Amino acid sequence: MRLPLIERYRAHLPVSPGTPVVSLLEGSTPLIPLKGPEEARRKGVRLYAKFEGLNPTGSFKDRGMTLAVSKAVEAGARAVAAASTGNTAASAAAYAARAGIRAVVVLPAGYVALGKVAQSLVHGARIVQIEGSFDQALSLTKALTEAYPVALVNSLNPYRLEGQKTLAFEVVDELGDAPHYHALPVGNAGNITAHWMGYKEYFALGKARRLPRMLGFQAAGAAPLVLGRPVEKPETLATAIRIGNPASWEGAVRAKEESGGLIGAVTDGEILAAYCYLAEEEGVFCEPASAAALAGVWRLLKEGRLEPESQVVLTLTGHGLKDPATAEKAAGLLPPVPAVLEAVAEAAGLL
Ligand SMILES: Cc1ncc(COP(=O)(O)O)c(/C=C/C(=O)C(=O)O)c1O
Repeated sequence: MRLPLIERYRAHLPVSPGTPVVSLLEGSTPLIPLKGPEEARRKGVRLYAKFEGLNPTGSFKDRGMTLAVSKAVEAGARAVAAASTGNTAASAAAYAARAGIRAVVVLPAGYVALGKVAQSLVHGARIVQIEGSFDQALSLTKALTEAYPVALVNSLNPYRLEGQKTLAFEVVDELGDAPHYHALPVGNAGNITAHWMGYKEYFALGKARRLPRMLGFQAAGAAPLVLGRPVEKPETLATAIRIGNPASWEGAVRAKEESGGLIGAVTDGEILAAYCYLAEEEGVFCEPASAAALAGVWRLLKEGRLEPESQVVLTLTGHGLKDPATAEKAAGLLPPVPAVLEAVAEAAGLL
């Protein structure tokens, strides 16, 4: 029987018996062993995809949102608000609907994948599109929640990180220890901060015998943590991580430094190559930003920078259906053919 995430990890979360549990049965996502590209197989490096696209709203955000919305309801909130590149909005909209409260989401107009907008719309969120960036949307939403009785549910809300740390618990519970490396995409940097929190907590409890090296990857055109300064105009086709000034900057640096890991930049070309590899060779359809995790690991493998025979977990943060436009551009749809066998056989590549 599938448990709500809060019930599965109640002992490790800031909840009491009086906390309402707003849940869509999130978490407990599959850890899929990958065949891995040749560069991994040759070195005995074992890759696993923690596929967060199989959460209720199709991204890892549900882990944080179940806790943030449950705690907001416990505090008497009647509305929640979030700035978002799309997935936080989709998740806030769904969990607010679940809780019977309102959601306001603030989006950078023109830079949110279609599937994510559809989710926020259909769940009845009040969508505010601004003529500006995600970073501007976040500062406006912070101001909104300070001026009006609306709870902020971005990853500045500590309950979001508390919920998202459970991914690390699930990896250790399933593998029996932490992996040698854990790779994930980095945008606002809440997730890498939360992963590291989770691994450190489990290690302190003796549930893991080692800590992983954290490998965070940003898109080359949106890599403030790599440059060491905010990026005024972040640009990448991976719109989920098109963020110039991460709210959890310190958390990301701490995760990198304490774990002996790194935060690197991958190009849009490398992201697309990893995105297509995962779908075509592994059968895993994740959204472009998620593929940055494999793009970065693939680069490290080519450079000989990962230990042979090591275990690497990749957090694939969102489902590919979120962004059908990129799928169509990447794969290319053939034009229609006449409804006759000859034409169909030719188009099917059978002639
Ligand atoms: C698919 C996907 N992959 C990676 C990230 C980066 O995680 P963070 O480094 O914790 O920000 C996001 C983030 C999205 C938002 O920030 C939002 O939805 O507002 C994402 O949707």
